[in-house]
Amino acid sequence: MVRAEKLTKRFGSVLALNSVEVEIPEGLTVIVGPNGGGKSTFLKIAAGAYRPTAGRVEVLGDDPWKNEQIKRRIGVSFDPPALPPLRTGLEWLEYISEARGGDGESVQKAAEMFEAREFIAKKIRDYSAGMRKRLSLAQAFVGDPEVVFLDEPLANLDLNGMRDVMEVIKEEHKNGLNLVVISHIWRPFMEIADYAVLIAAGKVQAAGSPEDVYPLLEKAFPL
Ligand SMILES: Nc1ncnc2c1ncn2[C@@H]1O[C@H](COP(=O)(O)OP(=O)(O)OP(=O)(O)O)[C@@H](O)[C@H]1O
Repeated sequence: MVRAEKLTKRFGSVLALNSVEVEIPEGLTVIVGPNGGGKSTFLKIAAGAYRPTAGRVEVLGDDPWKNEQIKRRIGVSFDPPALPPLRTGLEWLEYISEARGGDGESVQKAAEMFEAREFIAKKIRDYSAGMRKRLSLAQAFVGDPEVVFLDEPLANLDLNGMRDVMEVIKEEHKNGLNLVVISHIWRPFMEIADYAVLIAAGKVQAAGSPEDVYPLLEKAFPL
């Protein structure tokens, strides 16, 4: 579903990804690893938002940077959320939906999934951090994408919010949606994931079934 070959990304002198090789299957994948290891950079390249310095990534069979049709089939929520402050949440979701060929119904459905309907009429600059996270999550699901990338979907949410977002992710996974999730809160995702990837120092350090990767994480992140 996502395949990276010798995927490399430099930011000036920083080598964020160093010849990454990985093949992520269909289903739910959790990506974990220490701060600054390259997880978000990997996700941004896979979502077609960043261009690789070298190597390539394929999502659903083609390069998302070069193929707009592929990019339209990908939903993404960045962390921190990348949202236009002077627009309302509704305007933003409608804009994303239009780009993906979705309709008004899909906007309302996505807003409802993350309990964003009560505030989407307000300008984004007036949102709390949790509201921004909910809108950013709704953005990823608008317009029926075939694969959804979520960077830290539980960040800035209260305990009820975290539980609700976990329920949505479980439900969408059960319905057959492909999801790739980055999370420092990795334990609950390891219980439901089909595949796990550990990225550190710009490399994939381990990839495989959650059972195989779990012991490595227990050692690296004992909390
Ligand atoms: N736009 C950018 N410009 C310059 N350097 C960047 C940029 N984005 C990321 N980096 C650098 O690339 C490296 C990898 O960062 P990245 O955000 O991918 O890590 P991460 O694993 O997602 O970390 P975290 O868990 O802290 O979110 C870091 O050294 C970071 O400073």
